Amino acid sequence: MSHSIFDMIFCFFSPKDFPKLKNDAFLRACHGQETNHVPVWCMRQAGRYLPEFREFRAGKDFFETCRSPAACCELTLQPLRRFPFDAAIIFSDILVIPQAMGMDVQMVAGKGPTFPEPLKEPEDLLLLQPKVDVNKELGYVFKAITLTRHKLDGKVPLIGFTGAPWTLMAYMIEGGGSTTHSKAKRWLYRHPEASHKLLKMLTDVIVVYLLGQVAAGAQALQVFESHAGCLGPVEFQEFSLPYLRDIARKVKDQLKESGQDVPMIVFAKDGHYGLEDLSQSHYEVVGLDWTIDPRSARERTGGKVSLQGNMDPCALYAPKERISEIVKKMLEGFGTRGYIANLGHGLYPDMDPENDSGEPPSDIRLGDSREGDQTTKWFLHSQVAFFS
Ligand SMILES: Cc1c2[nH]c(c1CCC(=O)O)Cc1[nH]c(c(CCC(=O)O)c1C)Cc1[nH]c(c(CCC(=O)O)c1C)Cc1[nH]c(c(C)c1CCC(=O)O)C2
Repeated sequence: MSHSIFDMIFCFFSPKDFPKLKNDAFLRACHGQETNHVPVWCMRQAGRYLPEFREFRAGKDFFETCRSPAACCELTLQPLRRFPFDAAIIFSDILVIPQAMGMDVQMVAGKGPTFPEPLKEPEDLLLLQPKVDVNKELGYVFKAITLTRHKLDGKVPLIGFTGAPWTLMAYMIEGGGSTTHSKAKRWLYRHPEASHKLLKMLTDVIVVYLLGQVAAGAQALQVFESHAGCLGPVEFQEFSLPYLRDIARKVKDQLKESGQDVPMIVFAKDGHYGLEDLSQSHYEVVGLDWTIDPRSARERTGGKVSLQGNMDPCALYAPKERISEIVKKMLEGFGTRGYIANLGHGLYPDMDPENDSGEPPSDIRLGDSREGDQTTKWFLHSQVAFFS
């Protein structure tokens, strides 16, 4: 047979004639426009804290799952069947890019992502694909996005994403997770030229990859600089920020030519020293981790961007009343305009979604005297209290 079942599905679910969007609160908040409720989604909302996720993933290889558009679609939709999130994020992984560049990456149970042959010295850059055919290597992600956008039926917008160059570089050199990132940082200090070469190679692939995601149906894009925190301000200025800026500018320039407007979110975890710069780096939204106070984040970004975040995921272990207080404070600090409620990083696998304590109110409107309360309750009951 010359066509796979997914080619056939893709013929049927082509990236056009998408269902009309019914809930645009997330997209409006990205653009700083007024909304009738504070939109919310959670990083890692499709993940192991959901029993249905664990059941679906059982016995399947992680990256095989990523390569199956039907599986990615199912996993993306799972959290939305439980909670009224205002956005979906495509199930995939940031490490599909190093794979597309020719590296072997495996997900090892109990250990996380593992590169059997990480980059060791600058000569190893020659082992990477110099010209990546993104459509060929990552077409499965585009198919997953198109299928999921159709299956979402316009319920909420679909977010596409990528790892940022420095974060991907760090994985490619460390060969997996690390607390110090000392092997990757050694490159920055000892091999700055090779580091820039690698960061540029990654940037080129990322730009094409993000544009492909939009062409396939992604309605917003998040760039994860998850390892910003191990850089100091000087290294961030040199090895992270220029590439983050380049990505946003190049993607936006291309999209403008085709008359498209897709909001972009930059999330540089623990990169508070770069907040002012991040707010002027062509992204509509800056995502924040919990180590930043909402009010000072607003002041430092000067109303130039929308903000997303930033509850400590561990706050979900607190008793319900405490969570309610935390959420309320967070909303007061950020204000309700140009704000997307989220955690400051992903949900952890041991967070319990079963601990449900009631139905969320169906219609939350802001603007009256109880707005803080109502929104708190909504966030609390619909997403947060489940885990307390
Ligand atoms: C650093 C990073 C990775 N992957 C990603 C990042 C950036 C975000 C962040 O900072 O966390 C991005 C990512 N990975 C996944 C998503 C899915 C979408 C969502 O947020 O719902 C997203 C946005 C699925 C996943 N990616 C992964 C899982 C869990 C593994 C599984 O399902 O078996 C999920 C749901 C695996 C993964 N992939 C990665 C790690 C560190 C792990 C965890 C390994 C472990 O704890 O065993 C690399």
